[in-house]
Amino acid sequence: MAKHSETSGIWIVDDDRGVRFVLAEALRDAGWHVREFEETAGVRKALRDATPALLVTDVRMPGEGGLVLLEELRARQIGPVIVMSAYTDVATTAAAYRAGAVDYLAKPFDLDQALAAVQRALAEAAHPEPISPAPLAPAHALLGESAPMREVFRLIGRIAASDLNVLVTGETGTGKELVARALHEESARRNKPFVALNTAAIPSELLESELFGHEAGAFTGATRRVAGRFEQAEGGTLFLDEIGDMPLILQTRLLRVLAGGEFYRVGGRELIRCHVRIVAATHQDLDARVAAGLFRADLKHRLDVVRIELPPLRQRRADIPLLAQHFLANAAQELKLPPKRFSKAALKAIAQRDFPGNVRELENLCRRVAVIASGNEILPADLGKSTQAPRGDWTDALRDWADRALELGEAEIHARAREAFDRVLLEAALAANEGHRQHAAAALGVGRNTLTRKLGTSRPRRKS
Ligand SMILES: Nc1ncnc2c1ncn2[C@@H]1O[C@H](COP(=O)(O)OP(=O)(O)OP(=O)(O)O)[C@@H](O)[C@H]1O
Repeated sequence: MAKHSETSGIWIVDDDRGVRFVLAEALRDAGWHVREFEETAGVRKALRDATPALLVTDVRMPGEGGLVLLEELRARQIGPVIVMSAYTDVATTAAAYRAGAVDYLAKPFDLDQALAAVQRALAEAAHPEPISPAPLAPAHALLGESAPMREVFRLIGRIAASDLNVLVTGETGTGKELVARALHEESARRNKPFVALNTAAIPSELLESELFGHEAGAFTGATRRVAGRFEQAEGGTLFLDEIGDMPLILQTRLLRVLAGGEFYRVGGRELIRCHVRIVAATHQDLDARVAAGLFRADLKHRLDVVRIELPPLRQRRADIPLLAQHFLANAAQELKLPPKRFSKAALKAIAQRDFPGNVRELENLCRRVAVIASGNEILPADLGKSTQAPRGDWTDALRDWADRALELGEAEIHARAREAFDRVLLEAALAANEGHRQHAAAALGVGRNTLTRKLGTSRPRRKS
C-alpha cells in the first residue's frame, strides 16, 4: 500500500485511549500517517497549521462533541469525516450524516470494516456528495442495539435524505413499517404526509381507486370524488406494505405511474402529477415471485433501488430485553396500570424464546403479562407457555377500511365488504382445491349451491 504521509494524514479524535490506539495502529500498519487527539480542542489547534486528508471522530466526548467539529469542518470544506459512536440509534446516526459525515462506524467496530470505510471515504473524496442540512429529527421508537439493527440504522441514516425508492424485506412483525416511518422522519419530507397502504388487505377491485382515487360515478358506490393514497401522500412518503401480493394488473398500472410520475383518478380525465417517495415492503421472496411470473421484474427494479433487510428476531436476540422492557413500560402506561418490570430471570427466559411472529409477538406477550401478572415484578411463571405467533389480525385492516369508507360517506359499504370477503374465501378455497368446486365448498363448510351462487355474485362491479 502506498505511503500517504505526503498529505497531512488521518486524524483520529476520541477520548477513549483504547479505541484511538487500536484504530491508529491499524491505520499505520496499512501505510497511513496518523495523528491522535483526545478532544476537539486539540484538533482546532492543529488546524491552524495543517488539514487532515480524513478525520475520524467520536460523537460524545468531554467538552465539545464530534458533530460540532464535523459541521465546522464541512463549512470550511475540510474532510471527509467518518463518525464513530457507541450511540447507534437512528436519530444519532442520521444526525451524523446530516452534519456531513461520509460514514458511520458503530462501536465496537471491526477493524477491517473501519479500514474499508477509510479507504472508501478517501476514494470518494474527489466527488463528495452534497448532503442537505436539516434540523435534528425527533427520536422515534425503532429500537435495537444488536449488530444487525445497527446496520439497519446506518443504512436508514445514509439513504433517508435521498429520494431513492426503498424495498424493506423481512418476516411478518419485524418492524418493516417502523423502518418506513423512520426513513420518512429522517428525510426532508418529514413535514409532509406519511401514508401507509396494505395492498394485501384491500380487495383487488378496490385497490386501484385506493391508490389513485376516483371521480364521482366512476363505479357503483362512487358518489363523489375521492383522493387516492398517491394524492394524500403528495410531497411525502407512500408506504406500500405487502407489495408482493399486488395483483399483476395493478402492478402494471403502478409501474406506469412510477415511470411517468403522473396518473389519472379512476374514471377521471385530469392528469395528476405526483412527487411521492415510495417505500415498499414484503415478507415474500420477491425474486422468487418474479421468477414464478407473479411479480413484474420491471416494477421490482423500480421499487428495489435500495434494499433494507430486517432480520427476524431470532437473529438479533440481543435486542429482546431492551424491546421487552420498552413494551412492558408502554403497555402499563397505556392501560393505566402501575409500572411493572421484568425480573432478571423472566428477561432471560424471554430472550431464549422463539418468536415466530417476531417483534409483534413479543409486544403482544408483554401486553398480556402487563395485564395478567399480579405483582409489580414479572416472574418467569407469569410468562405462561410460549404460544404460536398471532398473525396480523385481518379485522384490523377491515376496520381501517370501514372507518375510511364511513368517513367518506361511501355507498353500499356492507355489500362491497361482503363481496370482497366472499371472493377472498372462495378464491382461496378454490386454489387450495385445484379449482374443484365441491371440494372447495366442503373445505369452507358451505353447500355447493351457496358457493356457486356466491361465485356468481362476487364479481368486480366497476362500471367502466
Ligand atoms: N425495532 C423495534 N422497536 C420498537 N418497536 C418495534 C420494532 N420493530 C417492531 N416494533 C413493533 O412491532 C410491531 C410490528 O411492527 P411493524 O408493523 O412495523 O412490522 P411489519 O414487519 O411491518 O409487520 P407485517 O409484515 O406484519 O406488516 C409494531 O407495533 C411495532 O411498533
